[in-house]
Amino acid sequence: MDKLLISGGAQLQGSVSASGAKNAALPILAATLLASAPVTLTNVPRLRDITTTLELLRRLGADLSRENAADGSTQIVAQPTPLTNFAAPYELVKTMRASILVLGPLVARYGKADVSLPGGCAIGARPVTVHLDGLRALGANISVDGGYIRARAERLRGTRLVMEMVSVTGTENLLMAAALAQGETVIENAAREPEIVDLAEFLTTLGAKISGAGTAQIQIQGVNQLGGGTHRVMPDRIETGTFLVAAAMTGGRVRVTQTCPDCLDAVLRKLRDAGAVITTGADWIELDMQGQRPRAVDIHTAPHPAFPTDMQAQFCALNAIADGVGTVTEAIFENRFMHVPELQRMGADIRVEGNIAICRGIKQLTAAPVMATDLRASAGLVLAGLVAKGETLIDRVYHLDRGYDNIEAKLRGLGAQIQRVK
Ligand SMILES: CC(=O)N[C@H]1[C@@H](OP(=O)(O)OP(=O)(O)OC[C@H]2O[C@@H](n3ccc(=O)[nH]c3=O)[C@H](O)[C@@H]2O)O[C@H](CO)[C@@H](O)[C@@H]1O
Ligand SMILES: C=C(OP(=O)(O)O)C(=O)O
Repeated sequence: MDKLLISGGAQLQGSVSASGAKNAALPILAATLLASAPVTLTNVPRLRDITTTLELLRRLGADLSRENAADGSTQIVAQPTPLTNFAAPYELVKTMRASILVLGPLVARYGKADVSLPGGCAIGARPVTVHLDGLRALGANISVDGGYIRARAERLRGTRLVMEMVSVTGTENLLMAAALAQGETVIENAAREPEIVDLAEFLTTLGAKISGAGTAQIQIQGVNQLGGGTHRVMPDRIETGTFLVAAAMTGGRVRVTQTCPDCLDAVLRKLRDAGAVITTGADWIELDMQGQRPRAVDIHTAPHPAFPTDMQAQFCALNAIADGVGTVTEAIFENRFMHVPELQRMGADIRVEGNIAICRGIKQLTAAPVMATDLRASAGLVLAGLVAKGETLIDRVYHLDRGYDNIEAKLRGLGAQIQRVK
């Protein structure tokens, strides 16, 4: 099993480009199931979750090819082909919850889907009730049996959907389903993440009629058929934020290119509060920490445009070495502090009380063997390793590979001493 070995202490300097966003590429790949003409996706990141999604779509009978592009991303071409299978099996869904995203497209286009219930994961219970309630309201017949969601429908019918809670993949599933429903659907209390806007733009390229994506109310005028087209996946704002925190923690100066400064308002605000000088252009962000130790910041996670839960572990790592006390409140997932005991093994002074982590910054973490438990917890540990005294060995890096495209090479390009070991 791969591990990462990090020798802490280097101040990060230079420029790194953001990869395409995992959380945009996954729903967009699922949405290729809706297309009746060829689709080309560019700027697709090289991630384990992308490989898993391709495997899932191919098992359904989809015809997908993947090519490496010169910029290190991949390009995926989907040729329209009738599906042969409508089941997402447990063995794939358990490795990637986002497999649930095939549910909406399968029901909308083919009228049937058998998708394994994703169940919980390391960060929380993560039910999918709002996905199922929304599809039922669109006319699908849904039952849950033997761990599988069984959905059947004639043509879905548009309706007004009031989502009981703000769910990102829930909104995406319903948006994809409504695109082929008969008549108008209005999704109220929709999630507003930029990845939903990217999905809506992709669906619009295919011929869908959508307005309001990125707001809490999305209107979809269903069409009979969607075509094809080309779409560039948006940049990964969480990967971008992770590199910026790395720069801030090491006192360095890093420019992240090919990214989206407007997607990161809440994160940039906290980095400025931590003492970073931040400048932005149309598609780049530069953070200059001027050799200073960051100041501790208070974080409260909430749906976009507030502070993203997917950046919470990284800010715990920052607060661990910051000047002062920072309070981190995790309000999205009930169990997303798995990085804390690992950071404590590196000497961090963090106390968890319910959903609040109180981080009292210390000047220097000490390297230790640590265990990655989920994707962003792993990122937090990498950041801690970059500033710890000595050599940090991070086990279970496969979590990181789900969502970071070649993180060690990118960090090495900025001067970090990090390598993958077997
Ligand atoms: C592939 C992808 O895009 N994943 C992101 C997506 O996950 P995902 O879409 O799974 O997260 P949701 O937005 O659905 O979850 C938000 C909260 O709502 C709860 N909930 C959700 C649905 C439901 O039916 N019932 C319910 O109680 C969840 O348990 C969680 O506490 O948004 C999360 C929140 O920004 C991010 O951390 C993930 O990186
Ligand atoms: C929690 C995440 O992803 P997923 O929803 O795919 O588990 C994440 O990207 O941090």
